[in-house]
Amino acid sequence: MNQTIAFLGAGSMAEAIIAGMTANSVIPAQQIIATNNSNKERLAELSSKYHIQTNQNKQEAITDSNVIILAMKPKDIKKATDEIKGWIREDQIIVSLLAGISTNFIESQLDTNTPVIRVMPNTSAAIGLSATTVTGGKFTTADHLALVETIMQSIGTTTLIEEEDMDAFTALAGSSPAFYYYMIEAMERFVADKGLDIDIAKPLMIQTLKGVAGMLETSPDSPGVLRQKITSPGGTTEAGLKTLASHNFQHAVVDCLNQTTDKSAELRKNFEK
Ligand SMILES: NC(=O)C1=CN([C@@H]2O[C@H](COP(=O)(O)OP(=O)(O)OC[C@H]3O[C@@H](n4cnc5c(N)ncnc54)[C@H](O)[C@@H]3O)[C@@H](O)[C@H]2O)C=CC1
Ligand SMILES: O=C(O)[C@@H]1CCC=N1
Repeated sequence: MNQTIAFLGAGSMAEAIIAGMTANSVIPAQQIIATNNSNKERLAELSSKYHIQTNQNKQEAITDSNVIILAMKPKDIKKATDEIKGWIREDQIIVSLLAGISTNFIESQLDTNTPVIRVMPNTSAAIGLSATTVTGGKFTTADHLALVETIMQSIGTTTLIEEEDMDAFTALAGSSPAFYYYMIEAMERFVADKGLDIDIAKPLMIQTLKGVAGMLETSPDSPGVLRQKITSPGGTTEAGLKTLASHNFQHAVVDCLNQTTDKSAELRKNFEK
């Protein structure tokens, strides 16, 4: 692909995307430029790990790129747009990874009608398995969206959504890897408590998860039916599920996703000023 992509912010999500992008040949590493506020060591680390370009001069990094990926925290968006607006051109595309922050706000902070596309990847981008949602702002054409989807497909799947649904999909696909990891952490606690060998247990947990993902993907059965097929009356699974129900497990999960969604909206309220 003949695009040069600048990352403004070189933290965990930028690295996950860079790792995914450079692992396949869709975007040559030399067409990726990372820049941040001042952490030279971090840029050197990314350059040595992924053979990408880095530039501490943000203006140069932006001027030399067609696609500018905003990869700072939501709280830093105003400062970032104030800093870069003089350098942004209308032939470029701004891609924002920021939770909560709307395309409308970013557009309003720029002096140009540059297209702004909001995406929500997850850290599985690092292994090419992100489930990235994508939504365009008011200056975005179908061609802009297609280009950004192609770029993001280098790190996994992309799904076009309405921007009003972005907060909920941030919960369901951006933050949710953390929720799955949290459950696995609890299983690791059980492994330790039982004195089981983690080297035996971990591959079993991973294979089980892969099997669950595969069944969800290929089986015509709903998750509820798949669960019932495991649950013999009076058996082991039933005993486990009863315990989860007694702890209001499903309520906890729905509440967790609601709180995550609400936080995304709150970030917008707090930092779009
Ligand atoms: N970590 C995750 O799983 C996901 C994160 N995101 C979004 O990605 C964004 C970045 O998140 P993380 O990488 O986790 O944060 P992070 O804190 O690891 O990285 C942010 C980086 O941006 C830099 N930065 C701040 N202002 C800047 C500016 N004006 N110019 C250049 N660099 C600047 C900071 O120095 C820092 O290195 C956030 O907005 C978050 O909502 C989206 C999807 C998933
Ligand atoms: O926790 C956060 O705010 C970011 C957004 C989605 C995943 N991590």
